[in-house]
Amino acid sequence: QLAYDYYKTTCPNAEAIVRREMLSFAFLDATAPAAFLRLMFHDCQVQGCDASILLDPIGLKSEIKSSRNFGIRKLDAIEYVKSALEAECPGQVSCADIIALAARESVALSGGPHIAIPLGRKDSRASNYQQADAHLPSPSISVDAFLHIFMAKGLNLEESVAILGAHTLGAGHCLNIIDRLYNPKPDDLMNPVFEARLRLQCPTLNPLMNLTATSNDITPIIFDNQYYRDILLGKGLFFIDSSISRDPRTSDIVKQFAIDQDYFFRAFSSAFVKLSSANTLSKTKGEVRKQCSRVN
Ligand code: HEM
Ligand SMILES: [Ca+2]
Ligand SMILES: [Ca+2]
Repeated sequence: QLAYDYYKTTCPNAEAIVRREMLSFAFLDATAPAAFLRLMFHDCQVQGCDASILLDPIGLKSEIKSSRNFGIRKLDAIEYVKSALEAECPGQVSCADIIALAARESVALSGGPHIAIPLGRKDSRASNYQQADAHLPSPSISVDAFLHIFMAKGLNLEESVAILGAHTLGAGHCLNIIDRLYNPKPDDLMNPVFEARLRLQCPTLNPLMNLTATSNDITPIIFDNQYYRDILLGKGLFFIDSSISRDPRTSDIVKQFAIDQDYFFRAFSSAFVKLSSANTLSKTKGEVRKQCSRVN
């Protein structure tokens, strides 16, 4: 039911408007594209790509309150794009499509591939933090469980390794790293210089003492294949990043992506289309919200 020309008659400028707004957000804050890319994953991973992450019902515990959504940013920016689209074509463009388009533009304007995505997602009428707790992965997830998540959405092995290449952008907080540093799994070997630097930044196991963020790869505002070279050198920020560089099922793909950026971009593009189209709501089950934080 999604279509590449979904807004052709109802809102022909929709994609151009999202592109324009994303460009200005990126100019104001170079870390914004990372936030939009992660937002798409965290929306699609819980109830499907339905903007459930944006709902903030008064008095109820919504998805965004889940601890797994720690560090999610720029929700106000999506609301701003929504108001621009409501002014252009009222009641047409769903918040779920805005999230997907914002992520797509973020990749392109950071130097990554230009990805054509089908549109027509509908917005959910509910969100629930327990769903987020249950479905958003922990940074210490096993390679098995990681592959299971993405293969269940129709990604193949190559595409699953490629989608984690989203960690070429952005940063992570100590909260998500301290376990690796102070309660390491026996097979979690890091580059010693990198590990020493992380310990300086995240000095104790107490998460309240560690508010710093560290970049995911050494080029955190550029969408490139540096992430794969970093993880091969033992400089992956999270346990799962390091794990895919060692697991026999994924390590050869990591090595290929590390030397061939075009190959990474192609696999990432098809992975992105699949992830951002997973479990979308049909016309009768969802709606097009007027305001992204509220049901109509
Ligand atoms: C098993 C899969 C994944 C795990 C365990 C994981 C985990 C994490 C964690 C723990 C953070 C840091 C949050 C913080 O401390 O602020 C993070 C950041 C990020 N993740 Fe993932 N992630 C996964 C997959 C993905 C996917 C599929 C995407 C996008 C397609 C993605 C995009 C990002 C981005 C862009 C950031 C940086 C956000 C920012 O700088 O604001 N991740 N991820
Ligand atoms: Ca969702
Ligand atoms: Ca990068």
